[in-house]
Amino acid sequence: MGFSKANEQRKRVLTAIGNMRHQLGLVLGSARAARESAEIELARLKLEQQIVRVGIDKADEDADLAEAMRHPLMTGVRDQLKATQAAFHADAATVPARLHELVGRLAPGPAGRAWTEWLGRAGTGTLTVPPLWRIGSSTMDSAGPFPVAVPLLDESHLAITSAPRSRAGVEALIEGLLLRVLSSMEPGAVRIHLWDVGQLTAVLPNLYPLSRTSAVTIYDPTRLEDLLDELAGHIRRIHAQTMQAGHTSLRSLRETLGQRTEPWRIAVLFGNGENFSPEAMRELRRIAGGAVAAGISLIVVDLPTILGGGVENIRLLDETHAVTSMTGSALVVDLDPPIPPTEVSGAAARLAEALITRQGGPRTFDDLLPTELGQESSAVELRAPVGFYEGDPVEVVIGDGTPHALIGGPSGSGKTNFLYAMIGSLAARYPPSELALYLLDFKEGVSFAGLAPGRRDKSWLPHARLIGVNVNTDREFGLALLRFLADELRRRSAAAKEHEVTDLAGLRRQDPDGKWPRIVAVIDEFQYLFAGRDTVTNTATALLEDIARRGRAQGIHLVLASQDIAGIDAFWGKPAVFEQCTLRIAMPKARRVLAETNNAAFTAPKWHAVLNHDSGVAHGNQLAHVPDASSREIFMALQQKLWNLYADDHQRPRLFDGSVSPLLDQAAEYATLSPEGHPRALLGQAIDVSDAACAMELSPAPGRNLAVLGTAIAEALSIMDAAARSLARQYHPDDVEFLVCCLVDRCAPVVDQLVENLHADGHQVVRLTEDDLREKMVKLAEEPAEHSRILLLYGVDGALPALEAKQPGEFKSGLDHFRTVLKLGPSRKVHTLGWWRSTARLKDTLGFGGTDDIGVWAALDVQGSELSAFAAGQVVHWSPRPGRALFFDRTSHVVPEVMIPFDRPEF
Ligand SMILES: Nc1ncnc2c1ncn2[C@@H]1O[C@H](COP(=O)(O)OP(=O)(O)OP(=O)(O)O)[C@@H](O)[C@H]1O
Repeated sequence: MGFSKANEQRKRVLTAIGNMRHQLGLVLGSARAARESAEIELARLKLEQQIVRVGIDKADEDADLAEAMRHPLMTGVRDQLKATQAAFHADAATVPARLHELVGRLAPGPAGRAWTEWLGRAGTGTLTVPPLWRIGSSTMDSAGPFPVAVPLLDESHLAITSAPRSRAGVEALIEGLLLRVLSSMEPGAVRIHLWDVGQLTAVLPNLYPLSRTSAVTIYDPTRLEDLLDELAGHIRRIHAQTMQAGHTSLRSLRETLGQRTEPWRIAVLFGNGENFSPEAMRELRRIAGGAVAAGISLIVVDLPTILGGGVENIRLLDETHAVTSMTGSALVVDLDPPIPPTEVSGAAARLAEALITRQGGPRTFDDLLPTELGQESSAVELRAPVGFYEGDPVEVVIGDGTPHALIGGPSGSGKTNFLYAMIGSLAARYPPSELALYLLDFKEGVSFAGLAPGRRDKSWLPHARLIGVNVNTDREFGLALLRFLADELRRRSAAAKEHEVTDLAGLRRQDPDGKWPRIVAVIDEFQYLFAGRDTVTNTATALLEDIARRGRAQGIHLVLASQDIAGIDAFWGKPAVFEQCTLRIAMPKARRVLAETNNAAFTAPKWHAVLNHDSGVAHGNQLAHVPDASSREIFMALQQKLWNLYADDHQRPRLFDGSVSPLLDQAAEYATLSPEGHPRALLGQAIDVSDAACAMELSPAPGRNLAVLGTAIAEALSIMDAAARSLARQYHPDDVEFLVCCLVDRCAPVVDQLVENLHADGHQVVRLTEDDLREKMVKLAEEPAEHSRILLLYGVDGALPALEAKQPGEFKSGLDHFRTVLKLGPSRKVHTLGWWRSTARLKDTLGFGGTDDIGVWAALDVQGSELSAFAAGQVVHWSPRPGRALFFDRTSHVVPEVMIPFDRPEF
């Protein structure tokens, strides 16, 4: 049923109910109508009232009245009243028929018909509930009996007051109503909560078979607050959810979505004629006020206080008779006869079975997926089921209210599996143009690697833009991701400003052709980002705070996962990040992810997760069983489908694997090098979101020389080799001369190989020995610059003793000439790329002239403290590690960056 149609029908119901009340009131002798027609004359009016009070036909018997009626001014009063009464009666005669029609229509099937017609069958209703539910019948004067029905779900609460010895009648009335509801709506659509202040054993014992299922929950009589807390929690959560989607009630959200996101709930509270404690009463009134809009109806028995939020009253006169607010106080309602207890419990057992069958066994990953892939828009938010609770899907929402998520759980509790379930469910709903994923795992292992093209399976997840694995030692990669996100944030803010909007939804409206997917960055074991007291930690903190605070509006979302939040000291100094993670997901036994007093994670069973969209406060808890999503075949089946659907239009994700050094030949930039512009020597792979190389430009400016520093041979050779080979690609053979000198015997074969390669490419290569060096330096310092010359000096510190020695009679030593080459060479197209095995030897080489002539360096196993002299005196943080170098180019860096020397498989 469409929204407007439902609305219209509701209006009709209310009008009909109003009419019914009005007519009944008049017919039964209320003076209201009479008063209206007799306003002119107070006396006439008063007389009318008196007549009405006594009864028109009995007025004569009252001497005073008879006297008054004979008064000349009062002539016609009684006749007029009689005429009005006749008209009302004529009209009233049609009321029963109209009510039959009304109730037949608005309380269809089990909602209104006799139990013999439906008892024991599970309902089929899904999205809309009948507006009225029959409780009995009544009669008016001469007119025949008519059905009496009350509104309940989505409409109203019920307050029932018992009469002495009418408890059985009350129970039968409620049982009847509940069975009508359960038999109208499909299994699982309605949850019933039962509480009885005095009943220590069973409340509504005939419904007992249902209490083994989620349909009926019975609460401890001494623990009213448990029920009230739970109801308040549901209301808050549902309220937030509906408001978020721009609705004021669960009903309208349901009708717009065409989907039930929450069950209806009925809470039955049996009191004893006294109020509960003042706190409980306050809470109950609050609940009553917000419950109906959250699909929750209260049925309270024998509670003196009047609740708000729309209540119908039923007051029992004895076990089988009642008066109701629907029919007015003067009409007695004959309650429908109780359904025999054995029939009730039999039906309850059958309904329980139907529910269990429907909830079925555990749901699978496939049950999380929509029937059609990629149909959703992320303009407003991201929403996807990640698990099931008693057969119903439980969703994760990433959007305005919950822009970022924090996931915690000890090792093996299923965090990675949860991430797969979430990624899969999202990717199945949103096309890559709506959702871009950046996935980073600091753990050792390959958790996300399967989402990138692999050797066994060439498919990849088209939504993934970046997959980082084995980055546990490369915290800089985490930093690079955060920088990228912060840049994207700025780009989006600027675009939003330009279009005069404030958020992603607005930007997408104003710029429908722009590419503005929501970005979800998943960082598993994110605490590695904060693993040291260093600049990485400080920078990561600042960036994370910025993204956490401003990402919401620009559709950039963080999903931070960690084994143990308690262990992340650094996190507690960052309340901004923590507070912005309003979506909390706690795996079983997770600590600190939820609010301090919220212990739901401790009791969560295996393969479950507690989802909480309220910053971990208990009322937001939603338990979900998460299906296996991480077994390879399971996720791959989805990935294959998505790949077939989207791969043609989307680039493969960049895979950064910290355990694998890339090859120069496979570096994107190497392939595109050509002899144009200033040559750039590629030195290694940048630790960056994009596939970029660290490079130095050989411009004719002072300082354009490279020093590789340290004793790590493999890395040093790699950097020298990459520099030479990449430069070779950028010169025509006649334009350059390579001058190669190797002073480390162990390296000779590698250098030979390089020389051979350069030759093979047609380049001029001159091999120099230690003895040649001095003479060559003299020439280089003096000769005119006809073509470029690249000096490749391996272990150049080894040549220092020889260079330092002055030839007899000569004014300058070889070292002096070398210094001149370093100083003046670059402007004369002579660039030195040298490997020094210690910083001290490099300083000796440069002498007192300062370090300016080495504008670029790559440090290997050298302590940071030794490097500050080469980085304009700044404090350099560097803990040397195998396979990594610290790269600094004075012209382009503020601080040095970590670089991955290319792999050279032959070593
Ligand atoms: N819902 C589930 N159903 C079935 N198996 C699961 C489920 N969740 C996890 N598993 C299995 O349990 C194992 C551990 O799960 P997972 O790797 O997700 O845990 P984790 O919390 O990420 O642990 P760690 O932090 O050590 O990686 C895996 O073999 C996974 O396949």
